[in-house]
Amino acid sequence: MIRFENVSVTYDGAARPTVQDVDFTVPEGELVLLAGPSGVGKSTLLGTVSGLVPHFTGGTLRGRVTVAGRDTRTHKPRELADVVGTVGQDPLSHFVTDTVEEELAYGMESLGLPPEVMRRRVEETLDLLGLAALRDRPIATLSGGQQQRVAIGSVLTPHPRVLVLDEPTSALDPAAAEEVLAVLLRLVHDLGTTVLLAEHRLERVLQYADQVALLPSPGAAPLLGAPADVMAVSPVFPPVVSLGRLAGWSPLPLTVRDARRRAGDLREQLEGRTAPREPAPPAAPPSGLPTGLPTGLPTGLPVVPPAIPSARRRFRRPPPVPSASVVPAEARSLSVRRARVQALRDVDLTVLPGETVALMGRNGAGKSTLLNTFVGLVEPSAGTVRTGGLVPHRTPPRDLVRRAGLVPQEPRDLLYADTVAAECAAADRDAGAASGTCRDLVSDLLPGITDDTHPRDLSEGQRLTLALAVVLTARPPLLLLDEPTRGLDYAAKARLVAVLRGLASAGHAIVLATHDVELAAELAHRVVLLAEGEVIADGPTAEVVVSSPSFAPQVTKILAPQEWLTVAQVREALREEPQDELREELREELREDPR
Ligand SMILES: Nc1ncnc2c1ncn2[C@@H]1O[C@H](COP(=O)(O)OP(=O)(O)OP(=O)(O)O)[C@@H](O)[C@H]1O
Ligand SMILES: Nc1ncnc2c1ncn2[C@@H]1O[C@H](COP(=O)(O)OP(=O)(O)OP(=O)(O)O)[C@@H](O)[C@H]1O
Repeated sequence: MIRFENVSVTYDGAARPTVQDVDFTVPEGELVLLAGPSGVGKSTLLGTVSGLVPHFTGGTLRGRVTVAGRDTRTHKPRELADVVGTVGQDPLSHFVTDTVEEELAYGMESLGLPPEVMRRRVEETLDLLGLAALRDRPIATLSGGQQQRVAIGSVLTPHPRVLVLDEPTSALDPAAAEEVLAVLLRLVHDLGTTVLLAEHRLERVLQYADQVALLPSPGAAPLLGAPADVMAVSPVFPPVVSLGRLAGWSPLPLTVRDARRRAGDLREQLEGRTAPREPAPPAAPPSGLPTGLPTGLPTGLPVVPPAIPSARRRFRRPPPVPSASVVPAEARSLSVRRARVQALRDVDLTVLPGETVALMGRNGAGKSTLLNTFVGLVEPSAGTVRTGGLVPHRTPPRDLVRRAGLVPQEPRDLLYADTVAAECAAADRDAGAASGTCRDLVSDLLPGITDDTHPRDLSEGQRLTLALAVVLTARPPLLLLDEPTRGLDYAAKARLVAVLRGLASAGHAIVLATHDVELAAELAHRVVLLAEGEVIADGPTAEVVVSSPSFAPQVTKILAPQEWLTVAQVREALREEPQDELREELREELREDPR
């Protein structure tokens, strides 16, 4: 149904092709997963199917891409619209109307479908994607995940024969992601729809793919095959595969269920061993303590240097290490109304220096709203909020940036220069950091981003990396990250985790709003769960996620009832002798030599 014939794409001004030697077919009625590291060319390849590359992006396409027999170079994107439905990485750029219902109907209107068919399909899609309650809402007022669902819904309603989806679950909560994938699977199985889908969170999609097309590195030819075969050699793989590789399981398991069946021996080996923990987070402050006054806490602020060596050494003046006496973030009985929506209700939250908190919860639960209140972008309708002891919405931005930095859900909002180099130079200047600090951070997090690229032309993961580096350069006492792993491959995520752990060890407070359960498991000391604007759980990560089928990471599900969160913990524990065995050996030795 989709045929790539010796395809290569070279963007204008680029020294070499971004993708080349692409030659494979996606058969009708199959779901093919396009995988590969950040910036390797996945979106570029998807763009050649919808015709956006090169019609809108510029550059040169060699070879031939055909969809249902139509050559995408000689057919404009609108001439392909009746066969191909496309959802890009940025839903906002995709919308053409104002409200949810209009957007769902738009594609069908352009194809001239009869009104009664349109009505029926809009209602069906509202139900399928859980959008009924939002049908009259202006799209601009929706949360990130709600917008992503509308974008997906709007390409489903015309019933295209081919769907091309770029990270379609990146902003979705775990349950919503499963729902969307179930809908896609139904279309593939029942209607013979062909789906080509790029995704970084392989743990979410691998089990649904008929085949995986792997782009292993920039410019390298893709490898197409059965998911387990490709995963055996892939540089990107989900935790279930990582655990399978560690345990030497063959064939590699792709699902939690497969892995659980194989995990008996591993569970036995792990029996009696305990998960090595990160340094304990700071203790809670005494209640009733006024914000901004010395607390005497946290008692055990670790003094480990942060894991951004090259960047850190080159600061001209000492970085603004937060004073342990100021609470970086505090909300008391905080409520926020946004138009007619009660986005937060009676939220109490204190984040201490050195603490990493993951805000989790369904799409629309209020996570971004809470982050935004800490930088004064949204004002409370009741209750109080303090950032480093200041009232954020009454503090001039130049003072607030010394207390807190936010990487927004849409990283583009933070970038305004026209090259990566200029953006980094401005970040160094604004933060008073040594020249090169931001650029080193960019390279440390995600190698391969070139200085002269326009931020607009960066891949999703590259753009997020740049925004993260800009904020991390300022090293604010409070770091607020809204969905900080969209577009990032596993290696880039691991490097981000190392940088953030380093900052937390140096006393920075970090709050991340995320749907990435694997990230929360790796990084967070504490998880705060929001539902409909209220805090419904707040506790140590292991306690909150282990008991939740939605928020438990893969390793937890595989090894339950033992309480492991990450492959790294398991690897570490397997290296250690279990306490019982050690004791037994000691006893043996004592028996042999009683002196
Ligand atoms: N319009 C453009 N002009 C110039 N270069 C571009 C353009 N679009 C993408 N690129 C470059 O092409 C490379 C591949 O980008 P692409 O978005 O296809 O990667 P990706 O695999 O989808 O990345 P991610 O996983 O981060 O979404 C990147 O280095 C990017 O900077
Ligand atoms: N400008 C606005 N006007 C009206 N309602 C809004 C506005 N912005 C957000 N909302 C609503 O407030 C609620 C909370 O939104 P928020 O963006 O904080 O959710 P979230 O938990 O970050 O969601 P997601 O996981 O999808 O990013 C949602 O119901 C959303 O539709």
